[in-house]
Formats: sequence, C-alpha cells, structure tokens
Amino acid sequence: MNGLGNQIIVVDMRGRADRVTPAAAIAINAMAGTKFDQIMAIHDARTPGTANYIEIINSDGSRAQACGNGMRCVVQALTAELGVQRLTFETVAGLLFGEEQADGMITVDMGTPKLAWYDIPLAEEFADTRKIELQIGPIDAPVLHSPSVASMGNPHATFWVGDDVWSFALDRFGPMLENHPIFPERANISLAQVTAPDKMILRTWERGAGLTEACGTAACAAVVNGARTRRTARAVTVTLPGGDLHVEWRADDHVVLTGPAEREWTGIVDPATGVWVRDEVAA
Ligand SMILES: N[C@@H](CCC[C@H](N)C(=O)O)C(=O)O
Repeated sequence: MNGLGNQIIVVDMRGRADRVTPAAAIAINAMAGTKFDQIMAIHDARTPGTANYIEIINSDGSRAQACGNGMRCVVQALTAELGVQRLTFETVAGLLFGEEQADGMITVDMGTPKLAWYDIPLAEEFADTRKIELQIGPIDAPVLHSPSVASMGNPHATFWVGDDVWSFALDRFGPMLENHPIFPERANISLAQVTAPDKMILRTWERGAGLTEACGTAACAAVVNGARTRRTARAVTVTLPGGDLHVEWRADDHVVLTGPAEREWTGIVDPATGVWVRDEVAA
C-alpha cells in the first residue's frame, strides 16, 4: 500500500505467534519491486477492546514506535475487510483510533505529543524543546540549526527554513542528523517551510528508512512544533513531496492526521526469511 507515496507493506500475521524479523525486512527491501519504507505487521489483539496489535518495522530492520501513514494504510485495509468504519489498535506507543471518512480519506488519532527532553529522547537536558542547540555546517554560518523537537511516540526534529525548503541536500544532511549523538534513539529529521498560518511544506528524512515521499508522524510533529512556536495555527495542511496531509492538534491535546491510502498489490512472504512469493492479485 502507500500513504501519499510513503511505501508501506501491510503484513497479515493474525493467528501466528512469530514476528517479522529484521533479516526478513531487509531481504524484502532488497528485492526488486518490493522496496518499502515501513512494514506494518498486523497481529492478534493483546488488549480487550482493540482490533489488533500493530508492529512497525523500518526498511533497515529497526522497529519504530509510530507510523502515521502506515496506520492509515492499516485502517483502510481492515475497515474494508471487516466492513466497519472505525477501529482501535494497539502499538508499542499506546492505543490509536482510525476511521474511514465518507469521502474515502483515512483519519488516525495519533494520540498526544510528548515534549519533555527525556521523552523524545534527547541525550542532554533542555528545559525548552521548542528550540534546541543543534546545528550543522560552519559554526558562524550553519546550514541548518535550532530545531524544535517532539515525540509522536517516535522522535522528530523539525528544522525551520525560509522559502528554500527544496534547496537543501536532505539526502546528505539527513543521515548526519538522524545519527547525531543528541538523539540516543536516532531521530526523524524534517525541513519545514511555513507558507501561511494553515499551510506548510515538509520534507523528511526518516529514521531507518531515509528520504520519503511523505511521513505522517513528521507532519504531526511539525504542526505541534509550528503551533507551540507560534509559526502556525493548530490545524494545518501539510504539503509533502507525495501530496497533502491534514493535521489538527486538537484542544484535547490529541493529534489527528487525515489523508489518502492506496492499495497496490498483494503477495505472500515468509516472515522469518523474507523469501517472497509474489502473487499478481490486482488491487
Ligand atoms: N512513515 C512513518 C514514520 C515511520 C517510522 C519512522 N521512520 C521511525 O523510525 O520513527 C509515518 O508516516 O509516520
């Protein structure tokens, strides 16, 4: 599936006790035609009242706590299969609610952001995470500096840029910043250009996956960071390379993400080895 070009493989692990291994994820990603950003593994529910437990695996085999676009794909797949409009899921980061709108758009309530330095987490104490000391480039002429940081279950840094968001070599700076010692669990790195109080353009280098067409949790973190630094309103249309997401940081502190999700093809994979038997089942 894809969520605005964020390539997602939704794996059905219901009724099984095993897990998608890092080796399988890496093997699948290396195959022609199955390159992805995240695997969303659907497991049987662990908690009463939830439909399923969802595990998230990046293309480098690492596990992630949250994935906004991936959750939208899971919601689209399972609401269609079960003939329901809304579902509750459990992830390592907590409970998430998703629903299909009348126009086919998929909305996920991503929960509440965490803004304390130790929750993101950062390696050192910052009293104010709206602007932390971090820069790359020459000391007196940094290329990127002073990001706002937030956790949407997973760690995000939002660097604010002027009208030149497309001019930065994010493929070069992304890996340096993702692995910067200030982020002990690495981080997703975004560049945000605010074009109106309710509009921004966002590019993201994803932890464990690299440059992506769209990152849902990065859009959520950027709107939280935009609103708390008074750069944006709390409801913003975020334009990513793959298209638009709508993000609202509601008064009850929950962040809600809306956008399209699309099914592409279906196949069969061995979750232990990543050996793939690809069906040609039409979407
Ligand atoms: N594509 C995702 C984010 C996936 C997880 C991320 N790479 C991480 O490791 O935190 C999204 O849509 O949110």
